[in-house]
Amino acid sequence: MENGAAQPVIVAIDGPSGTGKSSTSKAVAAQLGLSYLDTGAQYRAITWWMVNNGIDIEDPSAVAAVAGKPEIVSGTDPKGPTITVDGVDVAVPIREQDVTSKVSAVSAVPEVRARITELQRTIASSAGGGIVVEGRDIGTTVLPDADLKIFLTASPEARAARRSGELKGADLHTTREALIKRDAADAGRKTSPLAKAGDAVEVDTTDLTLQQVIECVVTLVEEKRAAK
Ligand SMILES: Nc1ncnc2c1ncn2[C@@H]1O[C@H](COP(=O)(O)OP(=O)(O)O)[C@@H](O)[C@H]1O
Ligand SMILES: Nc1ccn([C@@H]2O[C@H](COP(=O)(O)OP(=O)(O)O)[C@@H](O)[C@H]2O)c(=O)n1
Repeated sequence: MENGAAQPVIVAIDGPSGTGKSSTSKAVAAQLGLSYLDTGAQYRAITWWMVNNGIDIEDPSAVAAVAGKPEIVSGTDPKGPTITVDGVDVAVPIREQDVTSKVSAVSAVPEVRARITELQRTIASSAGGGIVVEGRDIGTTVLPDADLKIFLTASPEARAARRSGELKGADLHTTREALIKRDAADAGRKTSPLAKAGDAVEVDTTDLTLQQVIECVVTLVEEKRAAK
């Protein structure tokens, strides 16, 4: 690294639900002074808009026809990320069960993915100091030239336990089944499915604390920055 200045770096973090993508990405970005983009929140936001506007999400052509309508804006400060749809703060309603159960169907529609992918690339290219972008297809499709790609994994049991902890006492078995179903839909769709990029570093977080995962990723980013 020349002159000791931190180099802008683009980091892609992908993986299934509950592997720690959001918590890790936010903490790494905050620690290293990078921007942060939660692409799952964008797919949840467009799903929320579809539900609110009475679109039949089981009909891909109905979803495709209106995919360009909602204006989705993501705030990329890792210490306070925001998400709005047509100016409405949707940070809370996009986490509700109804949206969670419908998001895989909406995000499988190619017109939705094209729209959101373009938005993600614009955000990443305008993040001057670098950015951590987390999702399912960031390393494979959205940012194939990212400086560093991480693929987080964890056992379904560990992921379900983490999620039901968040959902305050939600039944572990039901949470596990819902999570496995969503992963299968995300990994099985035709357009940019959930997948590990060939050049991604895989980190199994099953037996690691969140702090250990954060430290591991920070070290990998610093190595990449130093080599730039
Ligand atoms: N390594 C870990 N060990 C224990 N809990 C974790 C770990 N990583 C994340 N968590 C917790 O699991 C939950 C899901 O993490 P999150 O970052 O939202 O995952 P993802 O974005 O991959 O769905 C959060 O409550 C988070 O604090
Ligand atoms: N890059 C991405 C990110 C999310 N998604 C979709 O958005 C959904 C919600 O993503 P999320 O990251 O909020 O999911 P959680 O694992 O945090 O619950 C996923 O289940 C996918 O259907 C996607 O298709 N591509």
